[in-house]
Amino acid sequence: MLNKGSTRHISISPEFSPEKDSRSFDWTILRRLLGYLAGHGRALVLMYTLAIIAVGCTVAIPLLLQIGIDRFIVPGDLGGLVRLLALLAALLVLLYWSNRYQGILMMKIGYGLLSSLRKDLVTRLQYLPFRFYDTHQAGQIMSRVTNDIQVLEELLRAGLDTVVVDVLTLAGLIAAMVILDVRLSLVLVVTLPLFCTLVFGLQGQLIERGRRIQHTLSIVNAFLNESISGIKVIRAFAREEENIGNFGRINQEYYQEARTFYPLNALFWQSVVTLGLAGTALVLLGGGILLHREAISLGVIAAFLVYINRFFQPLQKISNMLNQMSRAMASAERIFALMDEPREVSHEEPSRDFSPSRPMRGEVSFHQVWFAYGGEDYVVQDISFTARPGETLAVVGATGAGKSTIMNLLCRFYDPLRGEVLVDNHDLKTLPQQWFRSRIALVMQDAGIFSGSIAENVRFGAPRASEEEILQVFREMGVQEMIQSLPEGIHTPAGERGNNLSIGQRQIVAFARALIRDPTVLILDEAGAYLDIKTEQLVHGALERLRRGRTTFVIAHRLATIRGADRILVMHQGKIVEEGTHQELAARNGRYAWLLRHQR
Ligand SMILES: Nc1ncnc2c1ncn2[C@@H]1O[C@H](COP(=O)(O)OP(=O)(O)OP(=O)(O)O)[C@@H](O)[C@H]1O
Repeated sequence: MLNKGSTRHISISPEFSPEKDSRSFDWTILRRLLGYLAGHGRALVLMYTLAIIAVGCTVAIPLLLQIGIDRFIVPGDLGGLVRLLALLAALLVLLYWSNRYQGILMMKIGYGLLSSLRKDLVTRLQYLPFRFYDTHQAGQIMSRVTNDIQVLEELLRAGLDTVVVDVLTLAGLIAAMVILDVRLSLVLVVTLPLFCTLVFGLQGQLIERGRRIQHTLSIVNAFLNESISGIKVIRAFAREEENIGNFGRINQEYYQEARTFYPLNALFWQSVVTLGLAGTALVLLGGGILLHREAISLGVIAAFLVYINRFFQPLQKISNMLNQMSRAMASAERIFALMDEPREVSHEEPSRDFSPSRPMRGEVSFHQVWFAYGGEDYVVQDISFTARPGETLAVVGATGAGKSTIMNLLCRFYDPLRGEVLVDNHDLKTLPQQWFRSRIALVMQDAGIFSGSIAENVRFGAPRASEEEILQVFREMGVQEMIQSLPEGIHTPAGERGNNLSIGQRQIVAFARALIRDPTVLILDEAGAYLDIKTEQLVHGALERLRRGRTTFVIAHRLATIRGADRILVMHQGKIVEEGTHQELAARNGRYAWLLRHQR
């Protein structure tokens, strides 16, 4: 990006733009999340078939226990007991395998879902307009791709299957208990409403607090991100202590949110466990009384004890999942909010006489262009000029005059608020972005180097370029010796953001990347600012040759570097105040002459 947003890194403060407020539990979010399961149909059917087998086993095993006690143990039929135990063992094996494969399938489906979600999110990030990045912090955006997806992963661990399998298990257990003994089943009449009150009473609070935790965590991340990328400035200005203090405040906020969440969570869990134990005690009490009156068998009581014990397991899992669900809802909502951010508008209907297969001539015109980054605070006003194919146009002016903004509009990083930018007489808005951007190349002051080797960075401009072609570009620039003298030549790793290279070397790589693209329009925004005089002369000599046949825009503060331009546009406070060749402007005693005088 051509703007000077990087200065934001030094102003680290705990003041972060608030994220959009979340809504409570939302079926549309859940439905959208479930939409990601499409394509896993067969695996889902298999998973739920296995789940039904497991539920069948879970419900049948206590029944075998009841039969074993009442029919074989009490009457002393050992042979019958052995046959029953064989059946029990078979059911246990079936239960084990069905649970195991169901779990494997669940993880396969779940991680497939997360992977698609992450991919969609990153895809969307590639196409969001620059205005989005102007108003959102990188750390908070990263938080969506990492933390929020991780919360969804936790939900999967809590059990994607729970919704169906545990609900089925509960239904099976209730049916079995009622069939076995309606009177003992009344224990459920006491415990179930208590349980439901608990779930619905605390859940709302858990949802709200879970959401706040996620939000504060994203703030922690945003802060960390700025602290790491701005570490040099922090050290240079000895702001470590203040930075630590600021982080302390944010961290404390996160801690406070977490502190209120987890006791509530623990209270919820403890209550669930206590209710389970109370249920067991009630079965013992009721069963004991009935047994005393000889109105129930020992086997039925034993089976009931197993059922009531099992009964609270799926209930616990469901409640756990509801807890996870509260945080996951907030995360899914934030993920989808990002996905729903409008894409950078690709293009309006191209005009009829436009054919995508035709080459670009390279004529660029601005016609009464006005632009503001926000509101009506116009940073360029009524800009009009034309660069003819092959012409080199320099844009000069004081800091903040609007030079880079012109380049932003030219690359269509932003659209003008009034007026139009024309390329080969077509409004830029109507040109397919791929067609247009594949024919331009840009070199900025911040070279924009990615981790990977030098060669890989150069190939960013022409993915199919051979090693020889890359070397040839460096040769044409006259810097092949410098590149070859690096530890691994063009295969030297550039490091994250090009940290392994000097700033000048990064710019050389950025030049090579632009030139190998063989662009029709070349944009150099303060591109040689960090080169030493000798290297700058070498690179500029090469550019002089390479500029031929391309429309070139040059922004440079050092006016000596743009003397060879065909025409110079002089900007002042967002307007073009002069236009002409170096000689014409120098003789005019206007703004350019003033700038010249003040650079000497
Ligand atoms: N992304 C942005 N969001 C909001 N305002 C911006 C943004 N980028 C630039 N500006 C503002 O627009 C105005 C023009 O900035 P621009 O970067 O075009 O100036 P410039 O002439 O290129 O300056 P320099 O010589 O310092 O690079 C400045 O006042 C600047 O603060």
